[in-house]
Amino acid sequence: MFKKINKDIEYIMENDPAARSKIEVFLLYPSIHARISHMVSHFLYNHKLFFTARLISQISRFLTGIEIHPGATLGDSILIDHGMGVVIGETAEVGNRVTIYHGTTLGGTGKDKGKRHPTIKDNVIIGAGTKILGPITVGSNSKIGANSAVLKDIPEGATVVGMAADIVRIKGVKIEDIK
Ligand SMILES: CC(=O)SCCNC(=O)CCNC(=O)[C@H](O)C(C)(C)COP(=O)(O)OP(=O)(O)OC[C@H]1O[C@@H](n2cnc3c(N)ncnc32)[C@H](O)[C@@H]1OP(=O)(O)O
Ligand SMILES: N[C@@H](CO)C(=O)O
Repeated sequence: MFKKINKDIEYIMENDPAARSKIEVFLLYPSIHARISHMVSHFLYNHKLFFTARLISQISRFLTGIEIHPGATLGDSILIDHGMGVVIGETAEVGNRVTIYHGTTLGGTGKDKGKRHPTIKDNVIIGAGTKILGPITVGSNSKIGANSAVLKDIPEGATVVGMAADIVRIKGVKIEDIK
């Protein structure tokens, strides 16, 4: 656990211009506190202690504003910057060297069972307010612009922006079939 936290601190020092010292990051960054809680809750989840795992995750959410389901899998060198409003679902998988800004959801669409949350590969930046929904994959070295909504696989090295709210169905009928 200490090695993992140290990797996070080093990644944060490299990637957050606001970070002034390792001790500041350790004591004051909700990213670190949420990660420590998640490591404990994930361990309990893997040992089928689901209620206690969830309890720790909820206390951590209260303290940091970051909700990481105990079942989610997170790699090394993670920065959840500012933290508030981040929600990471049970079957989400996050790789290494990933920056997640506040207001991000790695969520389900409500339509899938089993694996229902996204997989984020390595070296990805996810902008503030982004919603990535469904069991999709965001390829490595991708950047997701702030306030984007992502519902399909993103290839490696892509920049993705936008949250166009189009009407696609009315009463279940496709718009092109109505015209
Ligand atoms: C207190 C704080 O600072 S909290 C921190 C909040 N910051 C964030 O959430 C950072 C998120 N980062 C972004 O949104 C960045 O703009 C990135 C990661 C998308 C930039 O990625 P890059 O690959 O460098 O893209 P680039 O800057 O070249 O922009 C590509 C195009 O997308 C547009 N674009 C960039 N970001 C966005 C966005 N969030 N929404 C809509 N369009 C966008 C650009 O204007 C540009 O348009 P153009 O092709 O017409 O010129
Ligand atoms: N922490 C980042 C975003 O707020 C910075 O200072 O740029």
